[in-house]
Amino acid sequence: MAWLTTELNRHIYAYHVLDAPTIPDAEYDRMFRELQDLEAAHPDSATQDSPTFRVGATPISEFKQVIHTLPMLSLNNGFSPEDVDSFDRAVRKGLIAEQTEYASELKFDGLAISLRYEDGVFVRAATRGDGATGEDVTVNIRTVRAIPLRLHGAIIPRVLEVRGEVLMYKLDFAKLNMRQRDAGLKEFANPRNAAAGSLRQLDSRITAARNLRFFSYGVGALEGADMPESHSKLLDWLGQLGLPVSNERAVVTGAAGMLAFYTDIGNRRAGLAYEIDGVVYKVNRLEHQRQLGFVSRAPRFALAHKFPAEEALTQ
Ligand SMILES: Cc1ccc2cc(C(N)=O)cc(O)c2n1
Repeated sequence: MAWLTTELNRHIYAYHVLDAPTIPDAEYDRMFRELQDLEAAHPDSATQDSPTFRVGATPISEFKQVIHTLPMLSLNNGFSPEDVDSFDRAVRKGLIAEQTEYASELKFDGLAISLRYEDGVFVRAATRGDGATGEDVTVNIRTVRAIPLRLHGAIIPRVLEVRGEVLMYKLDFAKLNMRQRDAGLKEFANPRNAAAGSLRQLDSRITAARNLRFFSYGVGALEGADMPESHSKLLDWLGQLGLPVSNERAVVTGAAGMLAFYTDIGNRRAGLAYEIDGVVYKVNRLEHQRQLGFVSRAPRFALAHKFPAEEALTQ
């Protein structure tokens, strides 16, 4: 049974995280049903990372509160090249450095979530909330196929909290609104609201039908493994553990490098499968991040460079 669970999780990972299916759907469905039958016959030998556990049987009655081990940070916003320039100058002043490297990545327009893994097993998910306290959405997050129920790789940390964004792809959003319209239900205003609404469902079978996605962008608590030396290496490591990490990221130098990244992403924004509302720059070396620290809840070492709000898309 355990081997069948591992085998199925491998196919789920290939399909949902690598976008590279390894077996035909019919074969996958047959294996899934076989595992369900085996678990029904031997319930005590089912394992916690079984893909059959992704959709909860009974709806929950309310969402419990979760106090984040480490607060979930917000970001300072920038809107112009001058804002990026002054960000770079403030960083170089704080580090007494000539030039510094920035990890640049997309700013997904979804909602921030913290995933907790203990000995590699997914145990809890919470919304950002006010940064200090969020809502327990474990049952609903378990239905997001791209989120592994068990991490894989050589070094599995004792505790790992992954921060990332839950989102709905533009195509899934359009299909959902068509279903809403056909059912005479209210349509969602944008993919972000649709993702948030899908996570607030008390019945996880509804969440499971919404095809939510997830991209990691950082970590909170980490025990039993060393933190990599830079943000870019941290994201590489999360990818090796089996967590979804976007490839649309780069390490650039100085304000010029950040602005070139912003312009490149801006040119390709309409063609992305999901909505973004900007890009995020982070001083890459974690030692430098520690030196710069935070002001209130926003780090001095990061900046969100926003795009102008997209004109209402013509129907
Ligand atoms: C520290 C921090 C806080 C919020 C974030 C949010 C996003 C995002 N919305 O994609 C990406 C990041 O790298 C973030 N980083």
